[in-house]
Amino acid sequence: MSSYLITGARIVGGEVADLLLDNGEIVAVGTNLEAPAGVETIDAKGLIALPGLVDLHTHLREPGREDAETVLTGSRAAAVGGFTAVFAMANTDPVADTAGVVEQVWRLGREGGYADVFPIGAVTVGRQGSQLAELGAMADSAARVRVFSDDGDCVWDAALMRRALEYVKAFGGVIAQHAQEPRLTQGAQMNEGALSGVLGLTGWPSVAEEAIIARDVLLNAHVGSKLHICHLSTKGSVEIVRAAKARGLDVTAEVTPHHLLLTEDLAASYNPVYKVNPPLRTKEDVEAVREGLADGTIDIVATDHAPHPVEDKDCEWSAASPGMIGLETALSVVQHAMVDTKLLTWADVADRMSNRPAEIGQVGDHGRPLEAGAPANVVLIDPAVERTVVPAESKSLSRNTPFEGMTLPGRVVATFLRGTPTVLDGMPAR
Ligand SMILES: NC(=O)N[C@@H](CC(=O)O)C(=O)O
Ligand SMILES: [Zn+2]
Ligand SMILES: [Zn+2]
Repeated sequence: MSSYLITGARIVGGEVADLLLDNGEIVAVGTNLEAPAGVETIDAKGLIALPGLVDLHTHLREPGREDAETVLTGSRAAAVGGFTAVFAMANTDPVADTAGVVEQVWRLGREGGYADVFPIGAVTVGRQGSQLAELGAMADSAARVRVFSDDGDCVWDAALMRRALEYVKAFGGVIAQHAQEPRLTQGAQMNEGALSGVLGLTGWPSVAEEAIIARDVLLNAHVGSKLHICHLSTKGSVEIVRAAKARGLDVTAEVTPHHLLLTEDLAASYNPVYKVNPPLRTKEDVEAVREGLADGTIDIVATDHAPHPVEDKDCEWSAASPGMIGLETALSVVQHAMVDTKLLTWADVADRMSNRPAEIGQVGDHGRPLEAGAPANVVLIDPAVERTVVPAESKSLSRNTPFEGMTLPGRVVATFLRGTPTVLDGMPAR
């Protein structure tokens, strides 16, 4: 294993210091550190060092849709985006609802070596919403699953949701809900409002998200378990979670980069690259989720990286699959929407994109402060450069980025996973 001396980085955006990485750990942080023999030096003047990013919500598509993404390609894209850990959603084919499937995904991540891949287990068998999956067996497996979700679909049955929340208490697991009331969103295509009427696309009303979040907050209060809200997107949802936290309830929430930046007007192009669940909302909603992320109501940013091959996107809006890729642009979007607007500091970004997601996902080797003794999961970013998003440059197998052509700030220069570079000079290191 190689050793690295990173010199002159601004640690989490603050003081300038050197970092010595050896044997998979950060062995020293300080000024004017000497490079022992055989250590490679990386000049990080002007760069910011953050703890390796952690994505609690990624779709890697393997097994089943290896034409859209694989564990290897998705985790490579994650590394390029500055991530050292990703949580892989369960809506694969077969569904990740048994110990066997989650162990397979976990092992593929280890073999790839680009990021630690932590599988999320399905809540219900086949994500069909009728019978609890083997949550305990997945928790006890080599993959040590702690996060469970039927993402892609809502656990809409209140009795089943209650049972799931109760069941995971035994091992401190968390249920991550895709909050979408199915009856209120039948055939839904975009945010419900004046614009959906004009465009003639069936509306996906805010209340369909908020009604489930409110219900689940109450269920969780009753049961005393852990609830996490996936891709929260409306002003009303922020208010419900804020009230829940004020009551001291164990509820956490995430927002995606696209919901922090993009609005429903993009649907007027009828370009399905802007079709996503939950849909892009209004300017007022974007302001509310930014504020919620800034004041801690929303705990984390999670990408909901949802790769789709051209044939599933290059079609009429209503026939297209919902979802957008986001691993490689997440940090730039957050810099643009939250840091450059002074809503978050870089230390806050480390909290929302590394420390807190690692805590919610219960993976202790990630999201640690950059201190001696911590695992050497580190990302170096250059906040001063700008780049234009070019889909063909993506390391994902899919190209469905909604940020095509946009000029965004910041670039990931290097990523280290347990001291081994996964990215150098902005490119995969292997
Ligand atoms: N977000 C999406 O629009 N799509 C996701 C599923 C999901 O996150 O709900 C997908 O798997 O493609
Ligand atoms: Zn979802
Ligand atoms: Zn998702």
